[in-house]
Amino acid sequence: MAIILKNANILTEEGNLKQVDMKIDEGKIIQIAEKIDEEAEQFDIQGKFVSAGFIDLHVHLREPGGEHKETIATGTLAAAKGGFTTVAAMPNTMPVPDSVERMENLQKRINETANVRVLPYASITIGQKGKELTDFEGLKKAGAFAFTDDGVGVQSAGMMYEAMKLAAKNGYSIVAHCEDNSLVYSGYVHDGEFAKKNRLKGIPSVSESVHIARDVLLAEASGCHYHVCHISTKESVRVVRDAKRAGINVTCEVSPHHLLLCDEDMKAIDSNYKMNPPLRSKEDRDALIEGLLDGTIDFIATDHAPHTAEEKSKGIELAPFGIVGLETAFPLLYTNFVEKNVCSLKQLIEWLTIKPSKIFKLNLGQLKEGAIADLTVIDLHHEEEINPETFVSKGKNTPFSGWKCKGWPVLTIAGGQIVWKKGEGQS
Ligand SMILES: NC(=O)N[C@@H](CC(=O)O)C(=O)O
Ligand SMILES: [Zn+2]
Ligand SMILES: [Zn+2]
Repeated sequence: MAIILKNANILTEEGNLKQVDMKIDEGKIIQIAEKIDEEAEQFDIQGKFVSAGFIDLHVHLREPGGEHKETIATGTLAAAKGGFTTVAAMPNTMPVPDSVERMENLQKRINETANVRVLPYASITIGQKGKELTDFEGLKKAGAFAFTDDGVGVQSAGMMYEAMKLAAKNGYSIVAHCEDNSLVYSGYVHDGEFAKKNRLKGIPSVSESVHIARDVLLAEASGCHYHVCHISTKESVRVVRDAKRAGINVTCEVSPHHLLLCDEDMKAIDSNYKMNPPLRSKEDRDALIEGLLDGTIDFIATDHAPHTAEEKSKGIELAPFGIVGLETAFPLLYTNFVEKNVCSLKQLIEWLTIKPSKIFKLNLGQLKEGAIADLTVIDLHHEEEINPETFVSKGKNTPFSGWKCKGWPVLTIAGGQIVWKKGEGQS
């Protein structure tokens, strides 16, 4: 049955807002016009903003094996609540999707329980141990979206080169968590002023940038598409910028927390500020913003990494790395970037929709007639504090508790189905 969204404000090419009606049927956007008056279920959304559904190519859904932290069902409900209609799931699960059988099993779970589209990553190496490549072709046929060992860096340059050559041959993407373990020194916060002041063990910036520098050269030599996860340092931004100038097929993402926080913003030595890579210096954060604005950084991904309260209460040194992000990404970025004129609404929407879609050839992320009806309705005016108690994710681990934000999604439609509506279900 068709749905008509009445009085939706959508972005024009020029980045202005214009009011339209939209007709959705059989999972597609059938019509966008000034007025549509037909017999159908109508939702008057009263001038609220409508965007193509957001795409997050970096989330941890934890299933299988980590269901106490998150499941495919809860993680994708959190996605829907945050306005995301497509998420790519990282393979650092137990077991790792490193064989055709495991990938098929994961696909089955996704088909049975996901609330939004889930694109599963397969691992680059067996068990993410960095020793032996997985069956790329078999995994791709079984539905792997791309290949990554996120959670750990591929330590050996030789192993990464083999992975890239295989990926290049078949047109696959290599997505990399960049971290040289020999440069981490058991750190758990950024190796900078904050670490020094508080006598905490620091993770040097070079642990990330050295891997990126290595990998862009390997990407050049192999000719594969190489994508950098959660870029966090100014040196990393410079390396990617230079590599792009040299014509290397490299792209990268940044997470909201690295754009909005730096190490000195840590109000306390609190493990809700602990993630990998860590919150770096203010100069690093500024370089990330500059890199995003000049196109060095291609898009935004949350790195939604839920952990239990119990795990996170172990103190900064022992607690696991990671924070949740799906339910707060848009309100945080809208309030702190768009409202403060750091970027335009159109730019922010592009970083969350069309940019990731184009790079990974998803054919999603655009509001147009004939497109799959993935969309999110957002209240740009209502202000509310971030309250982890209201999260539908099992993970409540966020450093943004208490931040006042506008830009809350109120209705999310994925493939023409309503997957989230404010006030229905939990919170
Ligand atoms: N980002 C994190 O701090 N943690 C991630 C792992 C990762 O993204 O590398 C996790 O799986 O918890
Ligand atoms: Zn990672
Ligand atoms: Zn991650």
